[in-house]
Amino acid sequence: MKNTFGTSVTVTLFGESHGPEIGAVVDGLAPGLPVDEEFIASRLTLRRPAGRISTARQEEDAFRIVSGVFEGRTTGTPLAILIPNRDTRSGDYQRGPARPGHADYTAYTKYHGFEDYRGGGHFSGRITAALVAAGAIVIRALQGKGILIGTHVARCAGIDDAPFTDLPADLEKLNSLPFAVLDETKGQAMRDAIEQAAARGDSVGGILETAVLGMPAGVGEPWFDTVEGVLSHALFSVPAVKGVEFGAGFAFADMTGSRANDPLRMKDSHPVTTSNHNGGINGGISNGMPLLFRCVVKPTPSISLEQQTVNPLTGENTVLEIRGRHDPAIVHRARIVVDSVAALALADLLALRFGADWLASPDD
Ligand SMILES: Cc1cc2nc3c(=O)[nH]c(=O)nc-3n(C[C@H](O)[C@H](O)[C@H](O)COP(=O)(O)O)c2cc1C
Ligand SMILES: C=C(O[C@@H]1CC(C(=O)O)=C[C@@H](OP(=O)(O)O)[C@H]1O)C(=O)O
Repeated sequence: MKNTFGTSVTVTLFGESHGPEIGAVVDGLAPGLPVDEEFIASRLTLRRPAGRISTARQEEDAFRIVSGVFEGRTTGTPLAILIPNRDTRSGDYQRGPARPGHADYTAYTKYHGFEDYRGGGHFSGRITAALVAAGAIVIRALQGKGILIGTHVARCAGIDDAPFTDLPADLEKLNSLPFAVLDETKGQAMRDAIEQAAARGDSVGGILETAVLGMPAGVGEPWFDTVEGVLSHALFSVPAVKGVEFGAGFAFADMTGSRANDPLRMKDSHPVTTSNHNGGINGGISNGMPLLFRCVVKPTPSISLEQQTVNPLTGENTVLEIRGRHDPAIVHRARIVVDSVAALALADLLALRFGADWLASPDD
């Protein structure tokens, strides 16, 4: 029953949606990494719900770092971040009827009724605030090594955003936007569709597309700890992520080899590829081109329409009408979480390849 990810750089999550605090412990970080609390706060702001397209729960996310940082830099010992929960309304929840699509029934079977069911408990999207705070420290460190990460809402409620065309400028733009789209007219249409779904008591899903620039070639292990494998492991820990694809992904099914292969050419004494259908990874190892991947995020399970379910306590069928505060879409909030878990996973792979201290070392 563990809640820890990683081999060299690890992250452990703890807390429940309506408990006093949530948090993360990051271990294995290089000593000497700058810890910029303003940057952490700005990343938490990008995750925080805002407006009618998100849950009405309002949290300040007044985080505290209680271990592993001294005079603004990591010490190399476990770094612990705490974030208080304040705006809890536990009366919205009752032990019993399982919300379809949420983890209520599976949590009950695993924890035998001892689970904290309020607000989704340990399975709540709320816990991702701790992942974002932890990820912010690593994202800053990766930036110091020239590695940039950014994600856009590539699709929401059937509306497509424009594709990446101008990297790295696209990433810089996305990382400052509260609703991360490349084409703002599409963004407005997505927000309208989310509001319309909410008005119907329903919810919508979408797709997130991420690019990682500056990833050195030669990172990853050939069989089990492939870049795809380690990244997917991290990405599937984000609640509501139900699929991950790299490069052309499932579109490979309809391509020919001559189209799917990425031709290699020399540029400034380095091999590069002139297309990137393989998403910057061959044989599980980074090839130095941008890492490209997409995650599908399902519609929020807690909807206010009437639903059929069971009450595991009584073994009876029942009908459920969920009252309370919920995100009518998750995809726009999850993008910052995806960046954060990707950064943690890549920091782990980089530490395995170059040693834990590499992230804090001056550029070669
Ligand atoms: C940022 C974020 C916010 C979320 N908000 C909600 C929410 O308001 N209501 C809800 O039912 N699920 C929400 N979820 C999704 C549930 O946590 C998730 O569906 C549930 O834990 C079951 O996990 P699964 O969908 O991966 O199977 C959210 C997820 C994330 C990442
Ligand atoms: C608080 C957040 O989202 C929560 C995620 C969530 C769930 O079931 O995942 C249920 C709701 O909790 P509550 O009923 O306490 O308002 C959301 O508000 C957040 O993401 O910050």
